[in-house]
Amino acid sequence: MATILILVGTESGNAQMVADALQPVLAGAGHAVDVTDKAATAADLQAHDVLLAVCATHGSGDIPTNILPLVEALHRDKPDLSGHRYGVIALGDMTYQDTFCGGGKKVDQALELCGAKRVGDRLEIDASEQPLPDEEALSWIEGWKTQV
Ligand SMILES: Cc1cc2nc3c(=O)[nH]c(=O)nc-3n(C[C@H](O)[C@H](O)[C@H](O)COP(=O)(O)O)c2cc1C
Repeated sequence: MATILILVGTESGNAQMVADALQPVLAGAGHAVDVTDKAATAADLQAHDVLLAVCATHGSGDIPTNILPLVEALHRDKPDLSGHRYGVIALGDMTYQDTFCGGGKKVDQALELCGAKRVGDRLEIDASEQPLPDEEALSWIEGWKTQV
């Protein structure tokens, strides 16, 4: 059993909806799961074994403002997360082309910078093709949850 912190980066609620759908699935697999859309601190991250970032993209490939302080702190302070595993679900829209899923990609890079090890491939959900991001995430989590 792992202690999992789901980090939500959202402006308009889709990423929160995905996180809320995944929480009971991971809990049902025996993990202790917290979900936060607040600016988590390095101490919050250290208190969990596994991190799952569920992050939208806004502006032009930008990180949602609610999770920006965490990502800035990871770059600035580089807390040692080498004992941590993580996954990333990036929400975006292919009509933005060059900046597709930029927010989730940036969170992925920041966690890797701190030494955390990603489990599985990043899931990138395209809102122009997939109006129900929670359904795609629920399918992806079936494989991910067996690896953490
Ligand atoms: C103003 C605005 C800018 C956006 N910019 C991007 C972008 O640069 N790249 C991208 O892949 N998606 C972009 N998106 C799409 C969102 O990431 C996508 O709709 C996502 O599902 C929103 O999630 P949220 O409701 O959790 O904020 C943008 C959406 C809006 C409304």
